[in-house]
Amino acid sequence: MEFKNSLVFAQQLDAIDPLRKYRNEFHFPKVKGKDVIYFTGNSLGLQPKRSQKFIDDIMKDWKDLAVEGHFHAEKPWWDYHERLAAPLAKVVGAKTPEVSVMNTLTVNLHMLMVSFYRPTQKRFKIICEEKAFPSDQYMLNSQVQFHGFDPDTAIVEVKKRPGENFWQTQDVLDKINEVGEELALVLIGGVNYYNGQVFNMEAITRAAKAQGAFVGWDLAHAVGNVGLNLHDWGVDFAAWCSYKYMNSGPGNASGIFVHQKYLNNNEIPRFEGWWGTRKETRFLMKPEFEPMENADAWQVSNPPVLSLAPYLASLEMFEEVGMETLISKRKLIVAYLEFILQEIDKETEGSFEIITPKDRGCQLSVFLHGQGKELFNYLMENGVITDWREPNVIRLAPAPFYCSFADMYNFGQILKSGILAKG
Ligand SMILES: Cc1ncc(COP(=O)(O)O)c(C=O)c1O
Ligand SMILES: Nc1c(O)cccc1C(=O)C[C@H](N)C(=O)O
Repeated sequence: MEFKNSLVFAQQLDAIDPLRKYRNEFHFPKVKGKDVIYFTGNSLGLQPKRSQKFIDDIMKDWKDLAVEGHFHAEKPWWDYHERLAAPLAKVVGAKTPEVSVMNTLTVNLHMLMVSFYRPTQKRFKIICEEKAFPSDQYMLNSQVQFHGFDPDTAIVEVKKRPGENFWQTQDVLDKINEVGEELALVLIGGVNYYNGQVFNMEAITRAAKAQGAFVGWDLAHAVGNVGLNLHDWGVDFAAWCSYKYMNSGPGNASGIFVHQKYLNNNEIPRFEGWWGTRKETRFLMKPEFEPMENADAWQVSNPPVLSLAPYLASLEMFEEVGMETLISKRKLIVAYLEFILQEIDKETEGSFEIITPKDRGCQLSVFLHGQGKELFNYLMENGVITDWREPNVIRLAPAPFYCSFADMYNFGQILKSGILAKG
């Protein structure tokens, strides 16, 4: 499609957008009385209006039923989490038993490391991307140290090439083959938080499996954003948060994926708790642990239903719409944003550079030349919510559920006036 730099053209794209009615399903913050242009769905998705009712239902059941709500609420709390597995499995390309929801992301990565990082003197190395999200780095370092290894030798980072802003798939594959029999685990963010790059999860998984290693993916920035096919790719495990593109609310619960081959498998160790034991016998309060036959075996505590409620509300919307429609719009709106940025860059004589490669999801990261935090502040004051990452990057993620093409055009106008005003 040939894009045009005009509001009328953007409005025409909105008029034929199959997701246009969903914009009104979300609460937008306001600046100067107007809905903001929201680019930070990659950090915290907007609140779906329908999530309130899901929370209110639980508050009401708690008020009216108290402890009886565990088994007699309309949506009983004791197995509330099970309602999330089937819709989530579609989002991540899994079989329903492979998915569960519990805890939070970094906690779940630690829990899954218990199962999938079991280093020996010979096979103890972990491959990750350089400058992974800091929480992932802390998690990996502390796991390696916990097992008595030195992070400097056990953690092997794949670097970007000098002068490049992204990782080459070939470099990841070469590193996997180079580490070879010492490789215990590959754990990478499927979509990088900083530059928005989508890793070739299928090829990397295949290469790591060929070396006899486990493969896990941190899907914080991937879930609800890009197409995933975790089961067919043969991924061993994955975890994600739900507060970004999944719009479930701040700090909310995390999802996990454990490949079918590890379900009902006594060789895989876990840290266990009572919500992982079979529900049929759980309340007999027996000392023996009998694992659930699905990924719920990794559940530890009874689920925080007040957190799961808005996640379930959001998943209802993913069910209605489907990933295919979201991905089609995402590709178009990100391409339009890129076009708008390129136009402004020409008009302002090279004020910035997009550092996100073509293998991308919803996010474009823009490196500002000579402009700094003042431009970011100008955007915020004028109703454009982006985020700032050191040293000089703003990240723009037009979430397809609620961002419009007119937003992209209007953002371009504000950006241009900001650059010229600070010029
Ligand atoms: C790639 C990645 N990993 C881990 C985290 C940390 O998640 P949490 O604070 O939910 O554990 C985030 C987001 O904050 C992230 O983007
Ligand atoms: N969860 C966050 C928070 O409570 C405060 C600030 C930022 C966050 C984030 O989620 C950051 C996000 N993972 C990122 O990619 O930057």
